[in-house]
Amino acid sequence: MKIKIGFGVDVHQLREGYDLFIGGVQLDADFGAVGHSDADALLHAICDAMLGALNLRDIGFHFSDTDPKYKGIDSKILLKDTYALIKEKGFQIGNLDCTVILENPKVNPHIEKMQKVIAEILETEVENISIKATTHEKVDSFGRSEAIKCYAVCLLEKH
Ligand SMILES: Nc1ccn([C@@H]2O[C@H](COP(=O)(O)O)[C@@H](O)[C@H]2O)c(=O)n1
Ligand SMILES: C[C@@]1(CO)OP(=O)(O)OP(=O)(O)OC[C@H]1O
Repeated sequence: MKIKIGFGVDVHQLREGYDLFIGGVQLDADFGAVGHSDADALLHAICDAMLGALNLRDIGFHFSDTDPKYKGIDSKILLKDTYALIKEKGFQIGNLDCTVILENPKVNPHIEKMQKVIAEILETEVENISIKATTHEKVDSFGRSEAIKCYAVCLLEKH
């Protein structure tokens, strides 16, 4: 078996008047994430981790943030398309480990739903999708809820 590891990180500004999508799930908040797509920082970090594992550049290389085709796009579609590139190379998901940095709202109540959504798209078991959350202890822009940051590490396997 061949294994490959990848790492991804993504940041989006938070602002009133936008929706907040994390891991393919919409959270209730009086602010949301700003982006060319639906600005789902967790799904973007996961895409980058998967692409990085196979040295396939990054999400912006495949889905340009200046292309009108991707304006407001549901990032679940980008995750599905990224997974197709990985499958094309003969790989499947070993496991993912992710961390969401967000001052509020709480992510924990939504993690099971996020795991289900992501596992279904990536054709893997929910046990292979780890999602954790932490605040930024009120420190800097993340601590002032001005931005969200997500990290993802991904192991890919080829049997
Ligand atoms: N947006 C968030 C942030 C944190 N959590 C959960 O709360 C725990 C405590 O947060 P700390 O920043 O003090 O580590 C954390 O371990 C998470 O379980 C959350 O659900 N949503
Ligand atoms: C997702 C894309 C494309 O719509 O745009 P954004 O939503 O701005 O997200 P980002 O992570 O900044 O860049 C990646 C782009 O491919």
